[in-house]
Amino acid sequence: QLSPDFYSTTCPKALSIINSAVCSAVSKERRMGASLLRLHFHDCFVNGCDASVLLDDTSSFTGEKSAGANVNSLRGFDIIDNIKTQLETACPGIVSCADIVAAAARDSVVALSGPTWSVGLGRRDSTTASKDTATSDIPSPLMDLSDLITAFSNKGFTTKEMVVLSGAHTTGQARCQLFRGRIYNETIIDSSFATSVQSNCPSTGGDSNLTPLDVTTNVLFDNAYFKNLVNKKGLLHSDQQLFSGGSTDSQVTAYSTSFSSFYTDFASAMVKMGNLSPLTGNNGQIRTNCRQVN
Ligand code: HEM
Ligand SMILES: [Ca+2]
Ligand SMILES: [Ca+2]
Repeated sequence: QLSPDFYSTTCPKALSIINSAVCSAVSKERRMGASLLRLHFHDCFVNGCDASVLLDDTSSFTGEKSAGANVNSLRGFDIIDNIKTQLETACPGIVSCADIVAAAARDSVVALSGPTWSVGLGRRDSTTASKDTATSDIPSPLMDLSDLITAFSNKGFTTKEMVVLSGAHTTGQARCQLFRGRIYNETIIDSSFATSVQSNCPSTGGDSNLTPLDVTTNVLFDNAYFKNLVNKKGLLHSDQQLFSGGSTDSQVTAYSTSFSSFYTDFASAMVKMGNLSPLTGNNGQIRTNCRQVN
């Protein structure tokens, strides 16, 4: 059972230390807000919110950083390390890496002008990680709607929650190799949008070139992502699947005209994500270094 007050006597400054570091990182580079939000998602979807995603490879396991969805893609590890170092000075051995990631995700969304929510605390850190589970449990951008629904339902989320959580793609960037098939071959795409994205994503080469996931307001956490989908300007195949004549069209339309319902629903779904099978009590440990088991 997580509680927002978990550190109020043992490390009262924990949340303010995390928040200051996140604000300073996001003011240096707005994209870092997106990267820290994604880190929490990729942690929680793989064996729960246990900071497994932060572990480097060891002789006994290959970590999640080398899974296809993460390699050359996940960012923000250095920010988490910096926060952990400050917390180990302020209150050694108290604050888990998993809680740092959860609070940093919330603070990132707020720093990008998005909604806020109360972060339950008291998660502990895993002593292992699994590249294979990351490979199987993190959804792929090539998935169709039915597979996206299944991937989220496997973690206890409704279709509606899957749609609202995808709204995280209102910020951040993606690499050319992950949307090339869409911008050259698909039919449910605005043609001028396709042409303009192609200029930085050639049909061969440029695999790592970056394009904003939200073509209109990339560094702002707002509901423009859903407006883009209605206009057939989703960047990833998986994004446009949410508005392609299927059962989720009506919800996308609703969020495209109401940022307040998007904000409210996104915040509740993030609380639910943060509750995915945390380690508590005597399970797991409080890592001293987020990249390594103690
Ligand atoms: C619905 C299924 C999802 C799929 C298929 C998906 C896929 C992707 C892909 C392919 C990228 C670009 C990675 C790269 O180019 O290296 C990306 C970026 C991102 N994703 Fe998702 N994602 C999904 C859901 C989510 C959720 C639920 C969140 C958070 C709540 C999220 C947050 C982000 C953010 C913020 C970025 C940008 C990161 C950055 O710029 O560093 N995504 N996603
Ligand atoms: Ca995890
Ligand atoms: Ca946006």
